[in-house]
Amino acid sequence: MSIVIKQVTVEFKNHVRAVDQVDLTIPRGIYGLLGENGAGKTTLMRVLTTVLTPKEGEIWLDHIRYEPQQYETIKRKLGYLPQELNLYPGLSVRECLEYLGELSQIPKNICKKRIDFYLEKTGLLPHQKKKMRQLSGGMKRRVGLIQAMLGEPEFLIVDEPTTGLDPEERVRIRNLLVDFAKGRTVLFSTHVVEDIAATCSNLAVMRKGTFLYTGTVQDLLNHAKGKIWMAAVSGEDEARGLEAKYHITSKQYTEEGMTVKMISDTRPAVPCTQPQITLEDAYLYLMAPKETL
Ligand SMILES: Nc1ncnc2c1ncn2[C@@H]1O[C@H](COP(=O)(O)OP(=O)(O)OP(=O)(O)O)[C@@H](O)[C@H]1O
Repeated sequence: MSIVIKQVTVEFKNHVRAVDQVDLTIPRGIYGLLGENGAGKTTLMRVLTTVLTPKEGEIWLDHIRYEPQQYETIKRKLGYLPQELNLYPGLSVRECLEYLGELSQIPKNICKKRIDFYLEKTGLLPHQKKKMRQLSGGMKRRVGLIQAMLGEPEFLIVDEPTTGLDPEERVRIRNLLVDFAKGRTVLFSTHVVEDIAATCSNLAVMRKGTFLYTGTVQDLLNHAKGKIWMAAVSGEDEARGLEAKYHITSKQYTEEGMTVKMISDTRPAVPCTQPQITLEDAYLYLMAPKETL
């Protein structure tokens, strides 16, 4: 149960190449898609959900090749949470989900059970009677996620599902995605490195329409081994001195002065230690211009 992407290019009418000759295999489980604004994540997801047709390249979903005559079959296997979704403002949360279930031809009794289950799992049960237009951004996002899961598809593609969620809800949604991914394939895009660290064992990092990295979280962490440094400095002046020479990723005031985290291929010329590497460190190391290291 995998998605295979070969040499896919997407070019818009204005000649922007949002995705440029990418290859990727997305295996079963939960797969993270990470990247800065405009990297091409949404465009790639729109191609995978048949909303966009690539200019070049081939894609297979469970060995079904993407071509117009297969789009209906492919869509039946997919659930999709787009980046922007405005669902029936005049309907209540429950009415909206029931209606979407009906459109997807999910039998009524099964649909009702699933709605109860996912409303509970997403913390929306107390809000089920609210009109969609009365929901906060984070609540709308969660209803959007339920609509994507309602058909219990084999493949789930979720574009920034945790945007606008408070920390508790973020954790709840991440756990729900991990549970949902058992025996399925979930592609999960985000800007938040922590989301990937908490859910995925595989990820792809996108920049300017191509992949800077594809592989395991562990290998990405290994790439940054020996490149992350911590130094205690007396204050802002000393920190600025380091900033002029090194790529600083965080500064924190302490009782004694400041602690500075740096990325550098070589040991900085100040007393420093090597902290436990986080996925954020590894991501920043990957994204850092090599001449600054
Ligand atoms: N319909 C369109 N027409 C022209 N250019 C587009 C269109 N949609 C996206 N782009 C461009 O394609 C590139 C990739 O955009 P995309 O939305 O896929 O990035 P993203 O990684 O999802 O970004 P973000 O994290 O900000 O959502 C950007 O340069 C964007 O401006």
